[in-house]
Amino acid sequence: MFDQHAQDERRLLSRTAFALSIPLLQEAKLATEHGCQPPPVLAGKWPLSLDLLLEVNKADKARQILRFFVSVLERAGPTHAQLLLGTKSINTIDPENIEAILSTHFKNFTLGAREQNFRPLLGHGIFTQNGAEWKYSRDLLRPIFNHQRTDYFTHIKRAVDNMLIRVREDAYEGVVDLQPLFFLLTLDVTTAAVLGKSTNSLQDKGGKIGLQFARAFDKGQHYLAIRGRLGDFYWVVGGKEFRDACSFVHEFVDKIVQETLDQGALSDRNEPRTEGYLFIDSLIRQTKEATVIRDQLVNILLAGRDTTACLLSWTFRLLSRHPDIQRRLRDECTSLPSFRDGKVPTKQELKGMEYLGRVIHEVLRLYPSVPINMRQACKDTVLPVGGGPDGKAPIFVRKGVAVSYCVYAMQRRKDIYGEDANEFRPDRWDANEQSERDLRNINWGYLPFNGGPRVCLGQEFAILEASYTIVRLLQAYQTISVGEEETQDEQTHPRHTITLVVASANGCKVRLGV
Ligand code: HEM
Repeated sequence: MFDQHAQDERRLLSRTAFALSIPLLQEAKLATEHGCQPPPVLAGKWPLSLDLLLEVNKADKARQILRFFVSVLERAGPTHAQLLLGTKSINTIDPENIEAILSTHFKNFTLGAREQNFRPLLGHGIFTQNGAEWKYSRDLLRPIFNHQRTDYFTHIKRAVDNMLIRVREDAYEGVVDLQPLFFLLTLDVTTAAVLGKSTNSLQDKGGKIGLQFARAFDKGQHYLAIRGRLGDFYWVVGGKEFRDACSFVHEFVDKIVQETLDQGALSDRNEPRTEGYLFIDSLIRQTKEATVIRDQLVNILLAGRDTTACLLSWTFRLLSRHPDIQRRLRDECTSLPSFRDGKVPTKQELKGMEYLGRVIHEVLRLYPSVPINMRQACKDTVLPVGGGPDGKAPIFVRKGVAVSYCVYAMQRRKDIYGEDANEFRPDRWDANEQSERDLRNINWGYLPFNGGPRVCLGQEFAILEASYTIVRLLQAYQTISVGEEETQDEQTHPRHTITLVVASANGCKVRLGV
């Protein structure tokens, strides 16, 4: 399949198609001033490049969509223009361009079609807003992440205890799929920190309401991802299943909001209700409009749940396939003073675990939870590289053009990370390692948490949650090995599903040894 792609793309990639990028007169001035040259163009053979869209869907069905994107970028160039459904967009994995989009030219870009596309599920929240509205939401959310105000470590510890019980209960002949449990874990932690009331889905084997919520949330996001690939034509995909999923998510959150509002009528809402700062309390102090409160909550639930669950799942997938790395990490976990005293790790201990830090860094390099992202130019602008025959000249981006950046592909570039870029090697992040590649100044070439003004707000929260979970699991089990048979191809190219995040399509089945 991929050889065929290669041949097709070579045919399609024609530098004569530069003509399609000839700037209009007023653009020409800006373009000339900056010495812009057009990037290579990728276009399909069929009208509107519908064949390209079919290829994407075929790769998605084979659960290899990221592999497909990497192959396209390798052949079409790290920055290229793409013609699809009569619309031109830019794809880039050049760190200089990504820095310009997210930071130096931040004001020249918006979220584009994503705003409308995401609205049926996410309403008006941080992931669908720009400008002053976005800034308002970001300021509103920031206090959640101030760990002096929010005691989220307590929520994490409680949920991980519940998860360890579920791991024991769910293991069948020593094998358990950790991935679904990680999704329940992060849902329970985020709901506890944000709503003040955990879904307790890890304990809810019978009731299943947490599970139903998780399924509806997944379904909704799956639709958003498919719609996202269609750019301005996102509205073509929808229907009852999508509407039902969005309604379920909204009703679930509405119920919690209503209960909180009702409790507020009985008590003084100026005082936080339970332990620490609660986002829902702070929201209710600012507005009593249930839809506004719900939208903000759904956005933060989306941010907090799937990203960290995927990080955990890829971590254990990789650790189970790299016993040496696992052994070294377990040694670090079991040498903690708290472990020797029969206690759980402290925040300070987790922060001091150097090898754990390197492992997490490396997992997020190979499997950044948000593997592909997009912005749209709201002004004519110039990106620093990608133009001309050698790809070194600046390129002109006309107002309205969408620019997508694939962090997954960038973080596997051999010219940045070396020939072993596809290998799991945490020591590449060891500052003392003698290596021809010094990754200390990697800057925009490593970007799992995004960068610039819209950098992830939950980075510290996520790392703490992931670190604690990893350490507790490695302390609990002597070995965690591969729990299923797999082909060589599956080992090097694990099947994956993409919603807004990338998860393993086969889950994370491991064999636990005590
Ligand atoms: C491994 C875990 C995580 C990764 C890899 C990650 C990654 C990202 C990325 C790439 C973005 C940028 C999205 C965009 O602008 O299009 C983002 C934004 C954001 N993340 Fe995270 N995230 C993680 C965990 C979390 C957690 C646990 C929370 C909260 C509980 C969180 C809260 C946010 C928020 C609020 C934003 C929006 C920032 C803005 O637009 O101003 N993230 N994250």
